[in-house]
Order: sequence, then structure tokens, then C-alpha cells
Amino acid sequence: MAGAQGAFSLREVLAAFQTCVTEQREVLLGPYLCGWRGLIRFLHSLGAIFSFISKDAVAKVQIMENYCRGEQREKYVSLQSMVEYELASGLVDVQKQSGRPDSGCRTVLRLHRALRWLQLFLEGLRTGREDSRTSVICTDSYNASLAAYHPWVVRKAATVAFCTLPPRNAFLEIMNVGTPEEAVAMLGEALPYICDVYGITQELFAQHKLLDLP
Ligand SMILES: CCCCCCCC/C=C\CCCCCCCC(=O)N[C@@H](COP(=O)(O)O)[C@H](O)/C=C/CCCCCCCCCCCCC
Repeated sequence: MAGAQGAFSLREVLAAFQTCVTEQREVLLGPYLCGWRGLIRFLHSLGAIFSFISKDAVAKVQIMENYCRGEQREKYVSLQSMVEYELASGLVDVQKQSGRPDSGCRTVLRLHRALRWLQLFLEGLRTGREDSRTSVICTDSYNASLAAYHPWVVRKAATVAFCTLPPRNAFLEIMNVGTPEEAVAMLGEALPYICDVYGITQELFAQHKLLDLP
């Protein structure tokens, strides 16, 4: 699975996001976090300049993995069961700095917003011209999604890191899927699953008014 050690494989990330969604349209946290672990492994391979991003992503995935292994693990099987449990138990802070540990809802919301960036970025890579710049695709995707939630200093550091990204075709090659054409085909396969997970989560969080958790 995407959570295991070894080289990044887009196929494994795809499989993780594919198995996330059940027939009842629930999003399973196990494969969801496996998908994130796979993406983070890829981020590590891009160099130390991205480490401030991967550290934050790892911290958030770890918070969720701890819930999934903890005493209340049966409540953290899916996003739906997590939301129901945390809301019913008053575990979701709607105000900053309450001193309580970060809730699953708050933590998933951060990853969920990043999934929107990923969606836009992968779509940009997939449909971009051969000579298009990965840094531009990445910056545009970031500005249209995550940037709205980050302070100036984080936006600046992220933009500087994006400038070090290799050109589109070289980037597609390090995805470990084969030729750039094969990587593009694989992205076309992966995106609907990622979009599906994003859409279900967005609806769930909107329904429970959880989209602005501090
Ligand atoms: C399919 C293969 C190609 C794509 C591979 C992409 C791999 C990306 C892997 C991980 C993405 C990073 C996820 C980052 C989560 C950020 C969550 C967040 O917004 N955290 C901020 C708010 O948290 P709280 O303070 O409220 O707890 C936090 O302040 C953020 C700090 C770090 C900066 C985050 C910048 C995010 C940029 C995302 C783009 C990643 C660039 C990858 C380049 C290919």
C-alpha cells in the first residue's frame, strides 16, 4: 500500500484513494491516510526545501493515525463516523486556543483543503503543454485553493519552494509511472477518485458547518 516504505508510486496513491469510498459513499480513514502517506513520500523526494510542508502534513496525518489506533478507534473508521462522534461528544472546537487537542474534524479539514490544491495541480499537470512550467501550475493551483488559509510568510515560503520544481516532463517522470504520456494517462485515471473523495468530504463538512474550523 501507499503507506509502506519505498519509492513513490502514483499507482499506490491511486489505489488508496480509489478504495476510500464505500458503496454507501462513506470515506474510509485508513485508505485516506494511506493515500496521504504516499503523497508525503513523494514530497520528501523533492528535497529539503519542501520539508516545512511535509512536516506539517506528517503531523496532521499522525494526529489522525493516533485517533484511528486509539481507544475510540471504531469511531474513526470513516469521516462520517468521526464527524458524528466528535460533534455528539463536543470535541470540535469552534473557537481558537481552547487548550484541547486538535480534533479529527479540524485536522481533516486542513488535509481536505490541501486535497483541493492537489486536484487542481494534477489537473494542471495533466492538461498542461509539454513545455509548461510545473512551478507555475503549482503556484496557480495553490493561489486558487490553500493560499487563502495561509499567512503571508507561509505563502512566501511555499512560492519560493515551488520555484525549485523540475520542468513538467521531468516531474512526470519522477512520478515513477513510466513515460510522461503514461503518467498523464494515469493522472486521468486518478483524478476522478480524488475528486470524488473531495466532493463527499466537502458536502459532509458543509452539511455540519465545519468548513471554517479555526
Ligand atoms: C501525484 C504526484 C504528484 C503530486 C505530489 C504532491 C505531493 C504533495 C504532498 C503533500 C501536500 C502537502 C499538504 C500540506 C498540508 C497543509 C495543511 C495546512 O494547510 N496547514 C497549515 C494550517 O495548519 P494549522 O496551522 O491550522 O494547523 C499550516 O500552517 C501549513 C504549514 C506548511 C505550509 C503548507 C503549504 C502547502 C503547499 C501545498 C503544496 C505542496 C507542494 C508540493 C509540490 C509538488
